[in-house]
Amino acid sequence: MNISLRGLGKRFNRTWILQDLDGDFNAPDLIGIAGQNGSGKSTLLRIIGGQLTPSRGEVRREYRGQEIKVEDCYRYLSWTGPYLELVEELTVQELLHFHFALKPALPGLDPAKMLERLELGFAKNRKLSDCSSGMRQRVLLATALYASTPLVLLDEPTVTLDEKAKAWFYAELDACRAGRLVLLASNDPEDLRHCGRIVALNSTN
Ligand SMILES: Nc1ncnc2c1ncn2[C@@H]1O[C@H](COP(=O)(O)OP(=O)(O)OP(=O)(O)O)[C@@H](O)[C@H]1O
Repeated sequence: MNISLRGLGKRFNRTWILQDLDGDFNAPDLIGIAGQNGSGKSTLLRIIGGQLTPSRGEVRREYRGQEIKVEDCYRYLSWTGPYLELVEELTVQELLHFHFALKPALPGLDPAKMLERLELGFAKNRKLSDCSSGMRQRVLLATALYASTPLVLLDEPTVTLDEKAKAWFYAELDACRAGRLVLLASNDPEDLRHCGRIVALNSTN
């Protein structure tokens, strides 16, 4: 997976959030997107993921030499972010079955094995509405990390995780990122230390 940004800009109403952004992100890599609150980290991930259109410039996505059209992006990427919601009425186990019925999992992984890797076997029959925020975040991370996609977008992946859960996440990230392009947006220095390269966004407002 290769992503290239050329002269990328995004404004909401009259306010420019991102301006004149150029960059090339090529798999395999784990790239941190850093910047203070409001600098546009989530906005950039949403543009790369095809959820938002740039106001200026272009984003090009290529996989195995073929350009990916924006409407086909969803097939190639998995992501997690604070704005994504889980179906709270489902149990942990049901959510994993539902998600991975729609999206292929990494080779050798099925929902039963995922529950083990998530260390959430004890809560498999618990509704997500009854799980703690850290448990829900781990399930969300699983839906991104364990999906067989060449692009992974992780927005604030450790925001509700305690130290033990963070260590779990970094280990799973290492185990699941071979060959993939992972973009990780965060303000947490510990998250960014795990990244091979950091792209720092400047606040434009
Ligand atoms: N749909 C929208 N309409 C208007 N303004 C928006 C919209 N989405 C985002 N913004 C604004 O764009 C700016 C960048 O937001 P964004 O969420 O990308 O920042 P961020 O770097 O991810 O911030 P944080 O670290 O707080 O998560 C903010 O000022 C935000 O209020």
